[in-house]
Amino acid sequence: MTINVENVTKTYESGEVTIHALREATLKIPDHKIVTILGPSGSGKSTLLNVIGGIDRFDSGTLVVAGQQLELLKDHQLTDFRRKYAGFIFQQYNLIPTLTVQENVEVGRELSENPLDMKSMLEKVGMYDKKDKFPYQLSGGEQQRVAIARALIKNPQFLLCDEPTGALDEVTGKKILRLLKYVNEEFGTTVLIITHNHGIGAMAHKIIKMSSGSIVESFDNESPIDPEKVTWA
Ligand SMILES: Nc1ncnc2c1ncn2[C@@H]1O[C@H](COP(=O)(O)OP(=O)(O)OP(=O)(O)O)[C@@H](O)[C@H]1O
Repeated sequence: MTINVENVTKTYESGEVTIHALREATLKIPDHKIVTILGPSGSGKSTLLNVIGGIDRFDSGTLVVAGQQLELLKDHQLTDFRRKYAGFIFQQYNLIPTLTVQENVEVGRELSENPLDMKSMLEKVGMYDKKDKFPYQLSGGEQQRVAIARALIKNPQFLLCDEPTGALDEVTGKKILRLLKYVNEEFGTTVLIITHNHGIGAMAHKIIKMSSGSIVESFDNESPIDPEKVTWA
């Protein structure tokens, strides 16, 4: 089991108010799956992704990811865990504007002890021909491809994607979904996708629904469809 979340709770204190971002969230995600996380704004989706990826700490519960029990790790061990196992993709790409495509991907490569080959990674995401361009010279879809290459070049065990197609039109968004599916099949990477687009659930092996910090539904999809056939919402 790659990811085992048990009764994980996380609160934020905001002035006098306590916000329950995660309430005893419990979830098991097997290896090599594509998982979508759906739920209304504020339901705890990003918080869940951030605790799984070791970006955030949580208050109580148990979280085992890639054989590591995250609540037992010291800060530097959590940083090592994140560098070694997790790749992150965000809606807003987060590329460094003053670096070229290849240099942006190099940032990811330097984080790893066993990085994948730069040229073949750029080829796999279809960006080798544009390796010397800067982010402002690229379309949104191309920038997201670079962000995916940056996350993948360190060969992470799982890819955590927070609204990866949220800023993209349907045609470009589906190309990104196709790439995520390819990554899952080619490298065996577990791919978690937060989305507001319910149609994307149909391409996943597992669909999770969150509400008010809890996981309220979790079910397997026996016949995931091709990303091209996803109904775009
Ligand atoms: N750093 C923070 N400080 C205070 N409250 C926070 C912080 N981060 C998240 N929250 C709160 O925790 C709750 C869960 O937020 P989270 O971002 O996980 O939800 P989400 O489902 O990802 O929402 P969205 O779909 O809008 O991105 C929300 O009420 C949010 O306001």
